[in-house]
Amino acid sequence: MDQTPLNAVDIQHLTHNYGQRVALADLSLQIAPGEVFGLLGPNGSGKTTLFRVLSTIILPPVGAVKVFGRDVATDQAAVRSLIGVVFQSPSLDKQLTARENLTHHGHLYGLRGRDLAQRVEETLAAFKLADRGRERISTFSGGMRRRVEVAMGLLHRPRLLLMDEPSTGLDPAARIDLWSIIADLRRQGVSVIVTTHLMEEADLCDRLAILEQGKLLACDTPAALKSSVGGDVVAMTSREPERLQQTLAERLGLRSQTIDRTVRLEMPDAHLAVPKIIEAAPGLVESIAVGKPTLQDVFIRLTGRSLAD
Ligand SMILES: Nc1ncnc2c1ncn2[C@@H]1O[C@H](COP(=O)(O)OP(=O)(O)OP(=O)(O)O)[C@@H](O)[C@H]1O
Repeated sequence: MDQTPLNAVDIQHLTHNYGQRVALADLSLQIAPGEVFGLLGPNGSGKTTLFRVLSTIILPPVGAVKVFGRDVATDQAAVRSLIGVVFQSPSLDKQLTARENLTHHGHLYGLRGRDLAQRVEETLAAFKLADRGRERISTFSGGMRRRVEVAMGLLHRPRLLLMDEPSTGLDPAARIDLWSIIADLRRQGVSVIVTTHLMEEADLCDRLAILEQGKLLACDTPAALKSSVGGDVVAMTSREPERLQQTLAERLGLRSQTIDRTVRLEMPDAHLAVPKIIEAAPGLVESIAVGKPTLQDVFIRLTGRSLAD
């Protein structure tokens, strides 16, 4: 008998078009149980479409997509019970209490009676909301509302949680709380797929996929992605970035690019080159910084733009 553990997600050659527009192009990737998987991509790269396919809202016309071995095209009810979704736009009813929102959500998943009531109380307690359960959502802070959203996504005990930009609108403290919830889920073996534009969040994922225009540009651990850039990254600010780029190319043979008004280049042992750069471009460099590659550098190398765009 095959003892290979099932992938949480197994996507093979998934393509999805909206009319003439390609949203996902021959995408293949696998996600393990208990893995926290980040999706990075500029606007329109296909992240939401992928969530829609995984949550069976749209069917994949081309390719095969399985969630814990269940096919999203043919086994929709099973797939829906296996996943929880936290969408970007708030889905809570503000006029209802936290407890009522959770209870309604439980009904949608066929939960009833004492079992549901018990789960709601456990979930409220797990999310440190027990003492606020009777209050209307309209009286909650943004961070607390987010916690209720995540609690709702987990009420039916899914094995895969999809979260679309869950930190949007959260202050740093609420963001830390959210990521400690994600770390708990990982320990419980729940897989999490999260989209984010924040580098510090991407760094917390076990693996990341970088998408652009529906294509998978890279998929690896944050450390491996960063080491793929190699060497150091030199970032310079200048009032005349184009002239600086031209001067570096002509005088030192260095190829650079300007992203977000910062001139940047990759090279080994960059600290040795700093004095040469400043001498070669007198008055053109306002500030210069040398650092090890970050995920931002990986993203820029692969897409030619910054993730924050
Ligand atoms: N309902 C739709 N009809 C037509 N085109 C669509 C539709 N939904 C998405 N698209 C297009 O498909 C592509 C992928 O969009 P998608 O929403 O999946 O990207 P995204 O990565 O989630 O973007 P964002 O970061 O802005 O949320 C884009 O070109 C988008 O314009």
